Amino acid sequence: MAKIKETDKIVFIGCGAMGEAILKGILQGGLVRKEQVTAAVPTAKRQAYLKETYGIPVTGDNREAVAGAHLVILAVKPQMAKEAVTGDLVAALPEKATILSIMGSYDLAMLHDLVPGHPVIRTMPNTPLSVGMGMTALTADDQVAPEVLDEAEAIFQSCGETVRVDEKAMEAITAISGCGPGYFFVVMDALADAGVMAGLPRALAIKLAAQTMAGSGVMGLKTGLHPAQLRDQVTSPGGTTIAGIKALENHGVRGAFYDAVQAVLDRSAALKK
Ligand SMILES: NC(=O)c1ccc[n+]([C@@H]2O[C@H](COP(=O)([O-])OP(=O)(O)OC[C@H]3O[C@@H](n4cnc5c(N)ncnc54)[C@H](O)[C@@H]3O)[C@@H](O)[C@H]2O)c1
Ligand code: PRO
Repeated sequence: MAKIKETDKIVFIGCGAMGEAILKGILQGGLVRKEQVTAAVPTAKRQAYLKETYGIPVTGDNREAVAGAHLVILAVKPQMAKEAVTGDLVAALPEKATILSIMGSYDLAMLHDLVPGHPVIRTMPNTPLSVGMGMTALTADDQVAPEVLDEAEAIFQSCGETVRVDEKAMEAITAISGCGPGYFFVVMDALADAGVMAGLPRALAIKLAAQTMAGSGVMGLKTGLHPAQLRDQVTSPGGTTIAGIKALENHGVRGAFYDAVQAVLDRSAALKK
């Protein structure tokens, strides 16, 4: 894993759910010292929380935050980007600062328009970052120095897995791993509800569903087997699992995922207009 120099300063513009998960990962992973990180958030309550919890410098002034920055992480909602990254902020950026965005549906060309003249990295992380099990895709323009891209990847490796991709894959990646936790929590909730219907206490039903999802995911990763082979291992001929799978297929579970991914692609395209 690449190291981040002790003299390098990392700045978060916005530090909500995702920003905090990344912040926690890099501090707990020992990638940076807390003095090297600054977060800029607008509300006094959030500023106090971040300062107390992580001991990092925090400010409500985005321009002040970026002074001396090596890497600026844009972790605001895409709809807030223009409000957070004003012309004044761009003018205050150190000449060599690299911009790293985690904003969904915000491509490299849009980032260049937002922060002209700076190298930009676009990423798509996901919420399991907050428990060290994230999946993050990264893409960068050719102005980004290779060692800075290595550092950016190390940031996300501190809280999960990473993959470097061509930008054209980013919307599909958003639809699979970016939004995927949302789909899986719907599935987890539905399976737990079905358990309650079958007479299980709610807490037990949720635990069974969650651990089964986590275990199945780890099995897929560790064995490297195709999901259909893993499904076959659970599915005794004439047994119970195949009866359950038939019911799911009758309800079009596969088609539902195709539609979900297409809906995200459509929504991403609409948000860019
Ligand atoms: N939540 C996800 O599943 C997920 C996954 C991948 C990428 N993303 C992207 O991550 C980004 C952040 O999402 P989140 O879920 O952490 O949102 P969030 O609302 O939890 O955090 C946004 C943060 O930005 C701050 N903020 C708002 N206006 C600001 C301004 N003008 N200047 C500075 N800070 C400002 C807010 O106070 C908050 O701390 C979004 O762009 C989203 O597309 C989210
Ligand atoms: N969550 C963000 C959204 O819903 C981006 C990917 C995952 O817009």
